[in-house]
Amino acid sequence: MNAMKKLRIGTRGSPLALAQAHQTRALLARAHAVSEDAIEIVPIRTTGDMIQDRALAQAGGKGLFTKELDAALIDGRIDIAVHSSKDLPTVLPPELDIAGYLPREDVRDVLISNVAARIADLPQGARVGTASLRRGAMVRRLRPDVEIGLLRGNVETRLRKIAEGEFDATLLALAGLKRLGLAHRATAILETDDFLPAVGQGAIAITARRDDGDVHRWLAPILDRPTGLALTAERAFLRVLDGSCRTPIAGLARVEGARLRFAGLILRVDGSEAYEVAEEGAAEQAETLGEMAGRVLLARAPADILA
Ligand SMILES: NCc1[nH]cc(CCC(=O)O)c1CC(=O)O
Repeated sequence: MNAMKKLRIGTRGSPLALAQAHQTRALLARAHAVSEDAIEIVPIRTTGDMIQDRALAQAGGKGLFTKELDAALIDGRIDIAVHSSKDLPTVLPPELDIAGYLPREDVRDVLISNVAARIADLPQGARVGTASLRRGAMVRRLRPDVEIGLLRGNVETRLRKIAEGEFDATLLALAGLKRLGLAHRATAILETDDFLPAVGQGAIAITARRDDGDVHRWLAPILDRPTGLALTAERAFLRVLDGSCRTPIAGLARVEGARLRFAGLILRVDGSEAYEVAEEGAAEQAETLGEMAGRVLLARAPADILA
């Protein structure tokens, strides 16, 4: 980066996306001892932001939150884009790459409810709202009697709808609540052994033009290698499964020192069946471990779950 040029950060305009972009800007400003004014935040509306009435799976799924940001990067209107890794498709346009990830936030989901302190305490036949097939299937796996309904909108909207009693409960990522200063709104934190998060949950990914060496060098000091290895495994897992966006899939890699442990799960939408995999190995083999896990589930699960 030369000192004259202002770095432009592209982001979605939701409060959570903006919080993530501001966090990225603050980390960059600190790492390079420059003023935050030297870095511009450019909000960009994505297709996913405009669709509020349907489950995203029905709206066409992958890339809905990223297409417009990708185009802005390729056109040179922005220099980097900040994403929730969870919303990033497994394949990017060839001009772009994931430069890296910020240190991962808490990966866990939380229960939000005014009527029960735990999933097990929900009343018989309770109505749980979510737009996530994974969360719906996981809840049904634990509580086959509950009904799943569609609850969309940004984090604040979903919290409000629970407060207003539209549903008895919902599930959200603790990471998002923390970034919005709303962690106190969590009713219960769900441990990953019981409730495996989505691939990428809690991780912020930064994309850039593949050939933009200056930007990649500028980002390097704020990027986190263990998070990068974990996400390499998780995204390899997802790529191998190549599930339709109608397949509930969960996956989590943990990197401790030189080791990586991966757990993956696919479910039937109604939670009636679940297929699990666990892999462990050298963190350097992240990609291979994720792919192996994906292939195990391809062999283990009935084909119609992934179709
Ligand atoms: N699909 C929306 C979305 N994308 C990322 C997060 C949470 C933040 C994260 O996982 O890093 C959320 C909200 C939620 O699932 O509660």
